[in-house]
Amino acid sequence: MNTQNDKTPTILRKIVDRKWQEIEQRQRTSSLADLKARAGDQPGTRGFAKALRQRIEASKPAVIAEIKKASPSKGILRDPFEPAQVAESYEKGGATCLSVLTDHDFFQGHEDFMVAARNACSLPVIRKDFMVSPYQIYESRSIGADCILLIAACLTRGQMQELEGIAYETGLDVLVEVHNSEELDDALTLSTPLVGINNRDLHSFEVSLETTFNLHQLIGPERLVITESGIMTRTDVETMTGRGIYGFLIGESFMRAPDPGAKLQELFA
Ligand SMILES: O=P(O)(O)OC[C@@H](O)[C@@H](O)c1c[nH]c2ccccc12
Repeated sequence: MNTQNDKTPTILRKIVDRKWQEIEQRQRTSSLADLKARAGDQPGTRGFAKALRQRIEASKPAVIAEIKKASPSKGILRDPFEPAQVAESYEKGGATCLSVLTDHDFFQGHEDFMVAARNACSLPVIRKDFMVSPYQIYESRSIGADCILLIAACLTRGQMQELEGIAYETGLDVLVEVHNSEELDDALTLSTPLVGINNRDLHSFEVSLETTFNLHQLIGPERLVITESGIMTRTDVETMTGRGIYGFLIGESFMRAPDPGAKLQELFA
């Protein structure tokens, strides 16, 4: 099976092709059966969606603070890079959840970064990676993730439904990410309450906060909207909350700050 389809943007195509190779390699060391067993042995999750819901429904900003060493569009964001220290700093600064990039080749992430960050705090954590196969869902649960990301731009509606089903079976929450109204149509066929609107265009890497304003209007009150990417200033935050958007996923502006948690406090004070 291959996830490629006409709507897959170029950089995503490269990443997704690489993911399938990675999964094939990993299967030689850990079989699907192994991962399922390990996933089943994990204690309960920390409740990613629940933590966000408590704040968003009270009209309080809920920040998913991201731990990301580098990105394909910006290069290295933080050096030295200490995931555990950053996690502690985020928790002190009032983050609701963490997001940790685990993709090796394009974001210089690692599974170990997620494990280290999660062990250093008590916050729920999303494994930020490009999910294309059930294998990765079991793997995520087996390494202790609380939530996984499904990116509508690289999955068909059917694939998203299948992966969401497996995530739920294993106890994981799901954040579905969209960038336009077609993707949103697909995303809204899922049961998850967590809908992320990515302000970054995955073709051009251009960021426009208008993406959130436009798509937000098409989403019912039963969902929890998270605005993702390009939130840099207090004005950005206030513009969002002024429009009733209380869920945030922020990486770069925190990662470039000497003290990421202090930067979070500054943006949300
Ligand atoms: O660093 P920023 O601009 O604050 O963005 C964070 C997050 O939204 C971004 O890293 C992201 C959103 N969706 C993704 C999918 C894969 C990798 C990364 C992402």
